[in-house]
Order: sequence, then C-alpha cells, then structure tokens
Amino acid sequence: MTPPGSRTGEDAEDLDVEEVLALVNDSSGHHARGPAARGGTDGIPTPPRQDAPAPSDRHRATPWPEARAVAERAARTAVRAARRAPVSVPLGAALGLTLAVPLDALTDLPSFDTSAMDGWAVAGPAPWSVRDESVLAGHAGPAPLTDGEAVPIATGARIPPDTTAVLRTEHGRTDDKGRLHATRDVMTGQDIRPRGQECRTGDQLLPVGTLVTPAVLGLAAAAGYDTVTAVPRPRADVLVLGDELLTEGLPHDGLIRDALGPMLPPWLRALGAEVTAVRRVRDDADALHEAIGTSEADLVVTTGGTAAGPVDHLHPTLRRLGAELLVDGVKVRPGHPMLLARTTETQHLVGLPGNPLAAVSGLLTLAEPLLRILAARPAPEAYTVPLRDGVQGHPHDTRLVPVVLRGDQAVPLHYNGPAMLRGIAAADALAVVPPGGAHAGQGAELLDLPWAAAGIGVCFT
Ligand SMILES: Nc1nc2c(c(=O)[nH]1)N[C@H]1C(S)=C(S)[C@@H](COP(=O)(O)OP(=O)(O)OC[C@H]3O[C@@H](n4cnc5c(N)ncnc54)[C@H](O)[C@@H]3O)O[C@H]1N2
Ligand code: MOO
Repeated sequence: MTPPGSRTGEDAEDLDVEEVLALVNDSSGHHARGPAARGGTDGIPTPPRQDAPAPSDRHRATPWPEARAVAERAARTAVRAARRAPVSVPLGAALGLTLAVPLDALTDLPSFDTSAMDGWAVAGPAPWSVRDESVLAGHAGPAPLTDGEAVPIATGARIPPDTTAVLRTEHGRTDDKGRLHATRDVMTGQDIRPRGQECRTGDQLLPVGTLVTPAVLGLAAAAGYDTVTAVPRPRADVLVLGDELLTEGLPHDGLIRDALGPMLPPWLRALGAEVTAVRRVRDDADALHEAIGTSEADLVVTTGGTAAGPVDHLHPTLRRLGAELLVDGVKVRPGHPMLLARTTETQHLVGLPGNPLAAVSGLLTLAEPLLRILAARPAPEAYTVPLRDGVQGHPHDTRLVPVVLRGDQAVPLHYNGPAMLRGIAAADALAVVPPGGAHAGQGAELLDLPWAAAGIGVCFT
C-alpha cells in the first residue's frame, strides 16, 4: 500500500476514477480507526501531507478552485488508506452506485429468437394455412412450422423452428378459404429478433466505473443480474448544531426552523452518500466532541459553528480531536468560513457554515468532490453558459449565484443572500462568478443541482 502523503502532488492528481476503482477492488480491509489514527494525538507526529496547506498558509482562506482540488486529493488519500471491498447490492438498492466490476452479459440477448411484432410466424411463400393455436410471449418451445404454414404470434414470443419471417397483423389478409396472404413483400427474417442480436453471454455490456442509472438497472436485469458489484457508498453522518433551531412549527422568540436537517440528507444521497445518521447537537463543546469522535462515517458533515462566535465550538473541538485542517476558509461567497478537516486516516469532516445558502456553497465546494471520489463517480464535464444579466462580483472571492436556465442563457436569481434559500429553491444550477464579477453575455461555469436535468436527480429515494 502506498502510505498516505508519500506521493508527489503531481502523482496524486493523476489518481483518477480507475485507480480509485483498482484500490477498491484490491481491498485488504486495512482501516485505521480510533485516537491512534488521528494525526498529532497521543504523541504521534502528523506526517506532512501533500494536500494540507503549508503551515504559513494555515489561516488563510483557500481559493475556490483549489479548495475543491484539496477535497478531491483528500478523498483519494482516504480511498488508499481505507481500501473498502466492493459490495454486492440488489438492483433495487443500487441506483447511483459505481460498478466495481464490468457488467458482463450472463445470457444471450435476446436469449431466444423472438418475434418483434404481433402477427403471424410464416414458413415459405404465401399463401399460408393458419394454425389454430397462438404462440404467446412466455410460452416455451412452439412446434416447428412446415412450408406453407403460419401461426398467430405475439410480440416477444419464441419463434417456432423453421419460421422464415414474421408477418405483421396489419400486413396480412385472410381469404374466404381461411388462407393467409401478405399485402406486401415478405423478406426472409423480417421482424425476427435473432438470439444474441444485442449480446452474447460473456460480452462486456458496461465497463468498470459506470454510474448505475435507471437504464443500467434495466440492462442489468435484462442480462440476468439480481445484484451488481459496486463501490460501497461512502457513509456520511450529519451533525446539525445550534440551540436556536426548531424542528416544527413557526419561528418564535428568537428560535428559527432548522432548514439544513431536511435539506442535507437527500442532497448528500444525491451526491452518492449513504446517510448513516442525522443528529442534532446542542451548542456544547463536549457534546460536539463526542458526536464527532464516535462517528464511524467516512464523512462527517457539521452545520454551523464555523465562525468565531461565543458558541462556535467547531475549531476548538477539531483541535482537541487532533484533526488536521486541510481547508480553513475558502475565498467564496457565500460560505467563506467553510472548512475541511481530516479527523482520521480514513475520515474527513466538512464544516458547513450555518447560513443555509452558505451551507449549500460548502456542500458543493467541499463535500461534492470528496464524495465523488469516495464513490468513484466520474467527474462531471465542466461547462459554461452565458449569463443573461451581469452579476456583481466580490473583489477577491468567487461568488456562487443561483441561476435558472432559459434557452441558452443562465438567468441569475435574486434572493441569493447567504441566509436565503428562496433563490436556490427555484434554481437549476449555481453560476460560478469569478472575483470582480461577470457582465451580461459572459460565460459562467455552472454547477448542476442534483435535481436539474443533467444530474443524477433520480437519487431521491
Ligand atoms: N465576526 C464574524 N462573524 C461572522 C463571520 C465572520 O467572518 N466574522 N462570518 C459570517 C458568515 S459569512 C457566516 S456564513 C456565518 C457562519 O456562522 P457559523 O457557521 O458559525 O454558524 P452559526 O453562527 O451557527 O449560524 C449562522 C446563521 O445561520 C443560522 N443557522 C444555523 N444553522 C441553521 C440551520 N440548521 N437552519 C437554518 N439556519 C441556521 C443561525 O441561526 C445563524 O443565523 O457567520 C457569520 N458571522
Ligand atoms: O457564508 Mo457567509 O456570508 O458567506 O453567509
């Protein structure tokens, strides 16, 4: 095993989905846990990491693109350390997973010569005498035809031996003696799907690394699979911090509704995670320490407590746990206090700011790349769309602005303040607005939202 941090940054960049998959497949079950695995605790020195900021940069915010790259590298390091074995998952539970072995056909498809149409199986030239019985889908072994014979047949039924063609219902006419005639030319083999037309047993249908979509589930079932072998879903625990949060009813007396508890779990699932726990943690340093320290998840997501308020316990707690801060603030608005920490060799923590749109920003900046690599999902192709309206920029930081897609333009939405969800709830994507802003017509990179057309929005289970 390559020890974490021993690769050069350049090598680590080259570790792509295939290598992640290779590591998953070559699982040795090594999984460091507990305090000894926490860098810098119990007198164990923390080795220098290629994905940690240099000590002099520790308290400087990371540029937005770099923060995402750090999250990817951190995940690669965790994949190398964890070496989680591939899992066999029933088709009904496999949506959104990544194939860890190729999907090879377990059968010929079709597995028998099949009628492509409702009509008659015919043998030899017209006219044909028509048998009384019909051949239906699901029937086994129809009797062979002899020349001059026809038998009614349904779409999907087995073709009787010695059939020369299938004549569609609408292309046949029966005369007064009950003989069948064709109203147009009949080509040998027409409307017969020959066995193995789509694949032969053993053919590779899909390679390793394929995302399991609804169509993949359908293909796997057709090809004889009950389960697929996939990269295990990364586990995520969500810790919602804040004594001011209500879980029901109207805000009152300075208390507000928790917007993140309902929003984050399904969003994390759409990003490929299995959400193993959603816990509310009161504003108490010991409670937070216990919640993080006992989590067995690959990713702990906290909300709130990232800033320097009187009850913002996250930084001190991470220090107490001996966690290593890989990103401590990002040059992005909203969400700049977001953070990424390595809590153990195989576990990371993403600290999302409490303001709800700032939390979304942190989710897409840090949690998305981390989960994508852990789940061995392919990176989405970056794409840009012209902005219909200019967007004011931050002087130094990237801005993420909710947009809707209208025609071939992205229309920036109002209500994009850090504490607002009204814009993002109506949005198709977040536009990445560089420092200094963007003028009308300028192309902006878009981050798709999971429910928008291009994403795997089908993960809402
Ligand atoms: N002195 C400074 N204060 C703040 C700074 C700063 O740089 N210096 N940054 C501001 C920014 S930007 C943000 S974002 C927030 C981050 O705050 P925290 O992560 O510490 O979060 P909280 O203080 O706990 O909450 C902030 C805000 O969000 C509300 N909140 C929290 N959790 C939820 C939830 N689950 N659902 C809905 N709303 C939530 C909370 O009530 C606060 O209003 O810090 C600024 N301050
Ligand atoms: O993250 Mo804060 O303003 O950037 O809400």
